[in-house]
Amino acid sequence: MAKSIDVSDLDIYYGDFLAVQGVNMTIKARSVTAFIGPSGCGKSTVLRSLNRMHEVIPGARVEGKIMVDGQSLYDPSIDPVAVRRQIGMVFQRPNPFPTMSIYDNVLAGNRLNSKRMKKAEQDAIVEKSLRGANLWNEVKDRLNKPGMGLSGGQQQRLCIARAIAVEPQVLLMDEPCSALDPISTSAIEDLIHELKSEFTIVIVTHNMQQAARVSDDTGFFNLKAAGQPGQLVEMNATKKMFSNPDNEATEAYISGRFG
Ligand SMILES: Nc1ncnc2c1ncn2[C@@H]1O[C@H](COP(=O)(O)OP(=O)(O)OP(=O)(O)O)[C@@H](O)[C@H]1O
Repeated sequence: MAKSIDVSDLDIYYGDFLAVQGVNMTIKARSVTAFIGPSGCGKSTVLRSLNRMHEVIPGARVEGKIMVDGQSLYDPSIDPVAVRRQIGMVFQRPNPFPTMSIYDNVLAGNRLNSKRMKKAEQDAIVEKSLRGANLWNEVKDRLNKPGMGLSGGQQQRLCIARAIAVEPQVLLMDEPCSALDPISTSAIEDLIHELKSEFTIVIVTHNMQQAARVSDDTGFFNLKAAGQPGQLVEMNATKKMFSNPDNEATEAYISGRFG
């Protein structure tokens, strides 16, 4: 079930370094939220804090609150591994498991998670996930071939299939198209559009046209000043952000005057 995320007064540190300060935002369920902003302003850092990936870096920590459908993500009773299962992540470079077949790549997360599954159940998950990732027709006759034998765009869709196979509540995407050609990018953008009927999606992108095309809401991050932490400058409906933003810095960034 797709979930909403409420972030309040979020500060994110790498050791003593305060990378991002004072983020407040709401990410709506069953919608696409894009994070944009110049390099180094903390988009990926905020994204990783949303499924507790940030804390795998030694010394990294967060302060503030992240609530996922009313449940505190950083509550001491919450198991971070369980969080990463429910809030999936797709990375910049497609990263299928190199020695595994297409079939086994899709099931990798399910196998880590759970009990033994019957073959028919596994087949059903593989087909549903590959269909969900718009890859089924291209690979259905070679499911036992290595995932690495696919094109870059197909590999990224395979990674999306792997992420959705465990039926996460939220899908985080960190520049998922930056290593892809325009045709594969367009396939992933179509897919994002379809997936939002089931999942809450957050995407970091450097491509403003992409943010405008795929997202319902956009958050613009920027550094407070050189050497200062990143902050969320403005978050609004994407249409408004790209036509009539509230903040001057958003306007300047979107119109290409900096960044
Ligand atoms: N593992 C890390 N250890 C220490 N500092 C880090 C680490 N990762 C990121 N940072 C710092 O945190 C700040 C925010 O980085 P982050 O990667 O989140 O920015 P970004 O907006 O996603 O940038 P880009 O668009 O270039 O990917 C930067 O100052 C960066 O140097």
